[in-house]
Amino acid sequence: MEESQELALTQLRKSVEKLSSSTEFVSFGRFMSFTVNVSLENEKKICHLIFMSYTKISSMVFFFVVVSSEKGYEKPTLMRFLVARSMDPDKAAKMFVDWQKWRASMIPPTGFIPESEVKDELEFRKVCLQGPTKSGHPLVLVITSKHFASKDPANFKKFVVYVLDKTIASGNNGKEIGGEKLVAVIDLANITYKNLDARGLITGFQFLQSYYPERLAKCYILHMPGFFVTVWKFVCRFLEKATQEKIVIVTDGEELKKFEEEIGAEALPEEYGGRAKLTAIQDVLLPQSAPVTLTNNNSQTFSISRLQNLSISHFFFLTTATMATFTHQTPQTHFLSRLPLRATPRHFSARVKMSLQESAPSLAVVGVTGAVGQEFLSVLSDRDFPYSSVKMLASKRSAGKRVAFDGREYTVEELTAESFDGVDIALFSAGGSISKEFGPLAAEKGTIVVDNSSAFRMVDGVPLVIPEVNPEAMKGIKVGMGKGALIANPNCSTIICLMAVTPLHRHAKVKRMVVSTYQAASGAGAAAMEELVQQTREVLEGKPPTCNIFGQQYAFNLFSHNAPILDNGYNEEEMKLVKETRKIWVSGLLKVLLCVHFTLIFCSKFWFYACSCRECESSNTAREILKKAPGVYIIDDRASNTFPTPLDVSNKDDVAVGRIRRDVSQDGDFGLDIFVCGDQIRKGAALNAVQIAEMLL
Ligand SMILES: NC(=O)C1=CN([C@@H]2O[C@H](COP(=O)(O)OP(=O)(O)OC[C@H]3O[C@@H](n4cnc5c(N)ncnc54)[C@H](OP(=O)(O)O)[C@@H]3O)[C@@H](O)[C@H]2O)C=CC1
Ligand SMILES: N[C@@H](CC(=O)OP(=O)(O)O)C(=O)O
Repeated sequence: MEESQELALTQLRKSVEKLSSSTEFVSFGRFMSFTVNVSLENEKKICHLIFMSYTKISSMVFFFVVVSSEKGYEKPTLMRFLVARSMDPDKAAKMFVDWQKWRASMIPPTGFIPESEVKDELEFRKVCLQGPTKSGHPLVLVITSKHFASKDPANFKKFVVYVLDKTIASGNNGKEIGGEKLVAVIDLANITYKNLDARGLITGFQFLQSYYPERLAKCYILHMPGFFVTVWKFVCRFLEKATQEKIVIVTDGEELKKFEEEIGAEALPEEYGGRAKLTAIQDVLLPQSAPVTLTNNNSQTFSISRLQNLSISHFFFLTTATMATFTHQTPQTHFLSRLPLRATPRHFSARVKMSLQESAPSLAVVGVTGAVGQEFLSVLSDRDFPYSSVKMLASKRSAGKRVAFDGREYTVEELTAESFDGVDIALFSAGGSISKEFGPLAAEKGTIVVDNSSAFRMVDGVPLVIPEVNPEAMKGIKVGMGKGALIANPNCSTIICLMAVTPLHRHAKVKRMVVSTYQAASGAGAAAMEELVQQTREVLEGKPPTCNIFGQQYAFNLFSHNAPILDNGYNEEEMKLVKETRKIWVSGLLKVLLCVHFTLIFCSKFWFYACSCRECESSNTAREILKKAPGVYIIDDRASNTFPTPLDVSNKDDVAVGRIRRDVSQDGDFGLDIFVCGDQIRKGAALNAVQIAEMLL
């Protein structure tokens, strides 16, 4: 046995060496924003709202060389990968290399996720770390009644990693040997629908399965209420057999007794019948052990502690990556890659995805080569959207092009009537005429279409949905219901405006909105952004700018939106927000006044709103309401003049709100103004559509 283990280890090491050099392409980020003015009514008081938002788009390209190595890892670590892959050295090597890449993309160079990065999650004191169980494993206890689904899935993932790393490190007094396991207890006592977070649970288990192989010794689930059974069945679809076998749902007295015995009174908190003090994970201090010195592939030396050694591959990765960034002469370029704009590098392909599953829905992305289409891929990937297959569709012009998604390459296919055969969910972003032609056709074939264009927004019977605002509008539409459907994504201005104004509207009914949006070039698609880069360069070089998209200069300029002007003098873009808001709020009475402009930034809008109560009361009330609003966060520091900017929201899921103040243009206490920024292509388009798709599962 020992001999066959050694053989498997040797083969694993060889396979890791073989897999160890690979090239990775990593790309881009972007932002946007806008402005609005609203009037509210609250218990006969007329409230007035004016509000502004602003956004923009940028992009960067990074070229990485990822170097993997099994050096620095001892037998217990490698054995875990072998066991998790049934002692198959090649599969274990692949898992090991994927794990290294994942850690490199996830963990900062310090080797651990600092508490400062997960303080929002820690604040609820929902995870406790207890002393060793009878079997000698650390015990991590999750009190789900203190948990609420995170607004920021990326941050939640960090929290999961923080918890798992710290729990494992605690098993051996801060030193990681490699073979440590943990025992988990998930307590579902007193949960309500507000605490339900199937995605969070799936993330936790998927991380354990993919990145912490053979770390879970056992998982006990306590106090499962009846209404959770359906959620649990759904979660189980994501669990491997080996994981499921380690989970015990404690349902009766006998199982409870066994649970208490297995954990032992020394580890079990008093609240659970033991003698231990319940200790929040952040209150557990771990000793740092003596540093070890390691040399990377570039002969550079690092001193790190054993705890940091948990992510030693990250040191190799970062150093090599930095050098590659400087030395690579002809990186692949995105159209905005040369802009000196701040952006968050994304490590798309350096992650191992768990979203590709046989039992998941089949997807199609229509308009995949466009600005929104590319963002669809990014959002699907970021949110680990489950899928069994994905078709990349665009026009004939793009057929045969290659696009990367989830670490794989796909060939773009021409969109045809046959494209939707066997497709469960299609995300459309190829313009209204394409949606009108292919949307109903796809729905007839049983596909649920989430459409980003304006084609069906005002069609009776087609739900127009912002998941945080009116999820009920798509009630009953689910994958597997046996027929297709059309669901419309609102205009990007409508989405970002209503994300901030709806919570206020629920508090004090909005009677009138005055909206000014300053929209960005990205609203006109990828080609417009590219031309803006070109115009900017040309203007700075004193040359006449190329004006193919709008027929006029928009670099260093501002002009009224190019949408057609209607008989009432408003343009179509303005009227979209008016009509769509009425449909979403189911409010025929709302008056909206709009002024929409294109501005020189890549993607931008401003909003401004005012409401009725007395100044401090109204602005403080609005601030409190907005603080709690899903998908919204506040940047509003008058003392330092700090308010939302496009850069703040670039690549972010949430909408930022600031400049919360009374509207002095109103007689009496009738107004409150706000300023809002959001990422137009993300929440204003792709993210909203993917959130809708998530509700179909
Ligand atoms: N940009 C934004 O902020 C927002 C856009 N939207 C909506 O999303 C849609 C796309 O916008 P955006 O991504 O910005 O536009 P882009 O111009 O960047 O992309 C257009 C996409 O549509 C595809 N396409 C064009 N013609 C056809 C065709 N005949 N058959 C199949 N595919 C075709 C293009 O493919 P190819 O590369 O082959 O030409 C490309 O993938 C629009 O309907 C827009 O209203 C919605 C909200 C916000
Ligand atoms: N609102 C985008 C244009 C757009 O895509 O609108 P719609 O999704 O309603 O077609 C802009 O900034 O110009």
